[in-house]
Amino acid sequence: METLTISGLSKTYTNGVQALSNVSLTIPVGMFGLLGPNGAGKSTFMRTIATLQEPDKGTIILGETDVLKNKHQVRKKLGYLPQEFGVYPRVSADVLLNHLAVLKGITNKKERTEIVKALLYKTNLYEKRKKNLGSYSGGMKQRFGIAQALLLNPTLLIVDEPTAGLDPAERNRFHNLLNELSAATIVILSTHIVEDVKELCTSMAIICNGKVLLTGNPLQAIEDIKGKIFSKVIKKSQHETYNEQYTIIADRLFQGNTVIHIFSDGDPGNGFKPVEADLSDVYFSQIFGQFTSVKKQY
Ligand SMILES: Nc1ncnc2c1ncn2[C@@H]1O[C@H](COP(=O)(O)OP(=O)(O)OP(=O)(O)O)[C@@H](O)[C@H]1O
Repeated sequence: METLTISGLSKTYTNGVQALSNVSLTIPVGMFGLLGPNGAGKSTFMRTIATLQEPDKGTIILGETDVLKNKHQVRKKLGYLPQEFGVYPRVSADVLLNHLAVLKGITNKKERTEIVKALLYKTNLYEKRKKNLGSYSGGMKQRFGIAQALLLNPTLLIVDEPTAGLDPAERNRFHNLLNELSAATIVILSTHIVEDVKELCTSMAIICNGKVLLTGNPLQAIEDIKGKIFSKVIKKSQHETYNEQYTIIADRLFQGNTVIHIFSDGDPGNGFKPVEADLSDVYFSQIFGQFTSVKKQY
């Protein structure tokens, strides 16, 4: 099975923003989660792999193929669902998928009819195939987006924040579909939902300011910070004082008070209690480690 190998990928936009800085990752078949805050460089990374924009430096190898030197060849094995996937509202799923199939070079009518039918079944849209896309729910539109991304039976599928705005049932349905596909496909999933990566992905990367901060198996990453996350309930008014003293990696309101999480190699005392670490603790300890130029005293 093919592996995607990215080495030294860098991109600076003309406005001076460095969106990718020497990114190197090895991505095997299965679900790969890409986590990072707004502006981290996730979309730039995904568009570059999808051959839609050029990096300044670096290589992308899919199996044996140099992606940047063989874009046309790679596009035949690639499916991409961008963050904003627009559909023509007055056209049915059946008609638009057929049309997109022609654009992707599936010109034999019999073959095309079969592929389109199979994909509408796979994405659970067959019953509604004659309905205009304008009448589809957000989740149905996203499943249609996946159907078009699968037209060429890709070995590499790239999906950029696909579940934003979906209700829990649709999100589940969408995840099941991705999970099924990932048995034989490299699926790169960019998301803000840390839990999704823990539940779905066998490998992941956290990126921030265009740099890879951490890569590996999500459960292993949690294991690595086991025993190092401590929690305390404080008053809202105390937040600033604690923030000066500790690196707060997460806070949330609980019945009017604030629960803070901090990262510490040893017991910090001062009423902090050890808590079971989660992937969000991994994520925020990486992100905040990045943002604070000088590590605060734990
Ligand atoms: N075409 C462009 N021209 C100039 N700057 C850009 C362009 N596209 C993105 N950027 C900048 O590059 C950085 C990375 O953007 P990118 O969209 O790749 O991040 P992201 O992680 O996908 O963010 P989000 O989660 O908000 O979608 C940001 O600072 C963004 O403003």
